[in-house]
Amino acid sequence: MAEVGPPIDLPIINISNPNDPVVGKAMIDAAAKYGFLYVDSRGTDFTYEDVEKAFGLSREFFASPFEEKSNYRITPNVGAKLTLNLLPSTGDFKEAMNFGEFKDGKAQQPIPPSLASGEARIGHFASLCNKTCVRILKLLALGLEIQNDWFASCHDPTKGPTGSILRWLYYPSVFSSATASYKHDVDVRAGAHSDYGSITLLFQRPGQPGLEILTSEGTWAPVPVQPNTSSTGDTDSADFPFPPILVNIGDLLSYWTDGLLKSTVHRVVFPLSEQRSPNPQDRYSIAYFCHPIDSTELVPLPSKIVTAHRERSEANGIRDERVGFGGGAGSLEPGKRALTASEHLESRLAATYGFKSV
Ligand SMILES: O=C(O)CCC(=O)C(=O)O
Ligand SMILES: [Fe+2]
Repeated sequence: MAEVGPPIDLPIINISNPNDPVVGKAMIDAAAKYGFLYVDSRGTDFTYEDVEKAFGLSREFFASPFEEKSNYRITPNVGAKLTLNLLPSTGDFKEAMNFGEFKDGKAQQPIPPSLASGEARIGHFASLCNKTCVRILKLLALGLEIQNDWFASCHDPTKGPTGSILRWLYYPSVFSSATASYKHDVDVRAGAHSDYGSITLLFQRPGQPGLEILTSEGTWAPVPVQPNTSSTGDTDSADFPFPPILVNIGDLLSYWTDGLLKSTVHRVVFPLSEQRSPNPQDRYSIAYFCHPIDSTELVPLPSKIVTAHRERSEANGIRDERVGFGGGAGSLEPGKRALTASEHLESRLAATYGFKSV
């Protein structure tokens, strides 16, 4: 079993200028090295209130009666467009509520009555998430030296359906009766996995740690909710309206860049600090899984940086099986049709189905 090492020190990137090539390069460096980075919460369109209210709604929802929530349980054959995952049946010690796309502030799926009054707010939050992802995708394109709307234009939900999902997550604390039967030192709250889409945004709460990423050395590294900001200059975490947004690269973007950008395996645990704490807290997080429009063809990227990476990996005989299927978009044989985004997602779901739903 992989060991847990020291916390990871990820860069905090300010995305307020989506046209700054220096920021684009910094983003590519972090995405290629760790597959994870923080986005400075001061350079986004989210206000303190947007994030507070979103967590408020989530907390209220998970506190609602089990019978009410269970009407929105995930059913096996709805693929990516899932709704609710409930304790204790999932194997992991968590509950999750998924929202598919919103249209004009309206969810395209049944919404529990307790959330009806919050529907427009949740839709607004999802649209801010998409906007933020588009900004990040522009910076990644800049860093890869391709046209800056290369990714952005195929992640525009007004042009067609996408697989994007907003997910609320709730992980009861080690003190909760819901987790009483689990061995807190060995069991996990969410098993090791990588995300399927292009990029994921993760919002976390102060004092509610638990995320770990698998490093290239094969050890688990805890990801602090409030990173050590001293390395970024004269600021400290009190200057952030809310903790930085954690961003990670998903399988699809890794496939599209022939593995240059890493889709890093991660999990959620009961951290030791929490197990020893006299006052362990429940963990709430909000994830936004950004996917391209379903029909997007994953054709090779016209990026010299990706081509050079591919040639280097081939010369070294490196093939990372985790990054996707068939090696990556650049291995498309002449005359063959490229995979579409929805085919890529289906193949990922099929490969892991029955093992884990992320
Ligand atoms: O809650 C978290 O920290 C991570 C959740 C996650 O990785 C996922 O839902 O894919
Ligand atoms: Fe994940």
